[in-house]
Amino acid sequence: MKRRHTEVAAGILLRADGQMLLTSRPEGKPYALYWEFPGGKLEAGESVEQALRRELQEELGITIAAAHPWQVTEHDYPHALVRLHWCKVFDWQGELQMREGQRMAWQSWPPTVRPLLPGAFPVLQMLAQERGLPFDARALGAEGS
Ligand SMILES: Nc1nc2c([nH]c(=O)n2[C@H]2C[C@H](O)[C@@H](COP(=O)(O)OP(=O)(O)OP(=O)(O)O)O2)c(=O)[nH]1
Repeated sequence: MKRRHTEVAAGILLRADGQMLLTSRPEGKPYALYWEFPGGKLEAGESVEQALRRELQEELGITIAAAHPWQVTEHDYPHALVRLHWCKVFDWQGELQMREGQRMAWQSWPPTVRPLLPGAFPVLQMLAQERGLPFDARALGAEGS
């Protein structure tokens, strides 16, 4: 039987200086403590933007302005086949609060936090490409590269 996709909204929060926000996954979830872009699964009837707005409010305590849809990628994990809807976010209101006990890090290129969630590698590559920067998956800790 064909596996169904789990739809996920993920936010690339970008500061004016170009740094991007990465957060660590809370304990108790698959890939706990891995670093990722903040976001989460769409709930029934939600659009990507609505899900992202809800997740970033729940997880980070911020209210985002526009979410700019940017890329869609997929990753096949043992626990789920996920489709990641990546949105860039340039504006938000409120102070960042790690409401689920995550860690946060503003990162320039290349990101230095480890380990990085495998499903984030394709979009990291796209971000590097967009900036005209070299992308070395092995240096970022990608397995099998
Ligand atoms: N947020 C986020 N999820 C990612 C990234 N890369 C990646 O493969 N994923 C995957 C991991 C998970 O299988 C899925 C996100 O689901 P999740 O479990 O974090 O979502 P959620 O917050 O809605 O969790 P829950 O309601 O089930 O507790 O997407 C990423 O960079 N950010």
